[in-house]
Amino acid sequence: MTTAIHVQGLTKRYGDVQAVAGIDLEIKQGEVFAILGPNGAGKSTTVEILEGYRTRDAGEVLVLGTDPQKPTREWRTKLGIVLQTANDAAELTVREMVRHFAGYYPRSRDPDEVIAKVGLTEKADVRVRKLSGGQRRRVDVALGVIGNPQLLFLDEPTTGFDPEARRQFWDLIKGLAAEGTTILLTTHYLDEAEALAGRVAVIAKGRIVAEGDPATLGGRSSAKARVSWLGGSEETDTPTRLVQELADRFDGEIPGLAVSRPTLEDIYLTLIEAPHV
Ligand SMILES: Nc1ncnc2c1ncn2[C@@H]1O[C@H](COP(=O)(O)OP(=O)(O)OP(=O)(O)O)[C@@H](O)[C@H]1O
Repeated sequence: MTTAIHVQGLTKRYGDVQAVAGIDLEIKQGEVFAILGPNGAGKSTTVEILEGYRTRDAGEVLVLGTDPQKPTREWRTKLGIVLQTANDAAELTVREMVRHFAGYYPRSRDPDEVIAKVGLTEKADVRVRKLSGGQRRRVDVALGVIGNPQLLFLDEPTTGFDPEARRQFWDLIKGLAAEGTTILLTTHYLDEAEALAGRVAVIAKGRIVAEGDPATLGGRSSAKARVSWLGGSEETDTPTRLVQELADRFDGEIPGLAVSRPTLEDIYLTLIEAPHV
């Protein structure tokens, strides 16, 4: 597979703050990759360097084969960007706005189809400034994908979404990924990273502290399981054996049985609190 994003030894300092302290990333075309990390970890700085909005101090960066500090017009048309800040409270209607942006791209998608994909068909003729915060965020997403990007950057895309809108958004992203769009996502929602990303990186204080499949990150899949039942709870390496023993003890159904492993959130919290961070 071809490389979509190549980063090696990336650093960025603002005065006394070392925002990015040596990051390496290799993201293939077609991957959905999530960057996780606490406030101030360096996620936005990293992503904005990749998008060409900020300069770096040192390191190699290639995005779709181009150095973002030497952008071309053609390169820009291959990127879709959804920033953290919501769009201006525009006087345009949703449809006018999406059509307007479609005009900037050589291979844009059909505006009405994109409006439908973000769940705004019923609001297509409403002025953007009259939409709720979550609905405006959907307009942001529509504008990010209207150009039919090869690589889509999503910076905390579902902040302010209600649970139903978040699920619809996930379906949209899964659909884009299935069509082959490479997606780089930053999020504070670990369930979102888990639902969407094939790989995640956890950044803390400007460094990557863990990287991999969200299902196995930080030894998650081999961690002890907790078996709980009505009247008891135990951590064990052999949950199947314990469940068998309990079944014998209760002579059948075990009341209130639950078997759980650490969630991605449990692992994430251990990673960012670890002493090496
Ligand atoms: N323009 C700037 N000037 C000075 N310092 C900055 C600037 N932008 C970011 N920083 C600092 O760099 C560090 C990393 O910030 P960054 O915005 O990359 O973090 P983040 O991981 O995206 O955080 P969040 O989750 O809050 O969005 C922080 O300490 C921040 O205060």
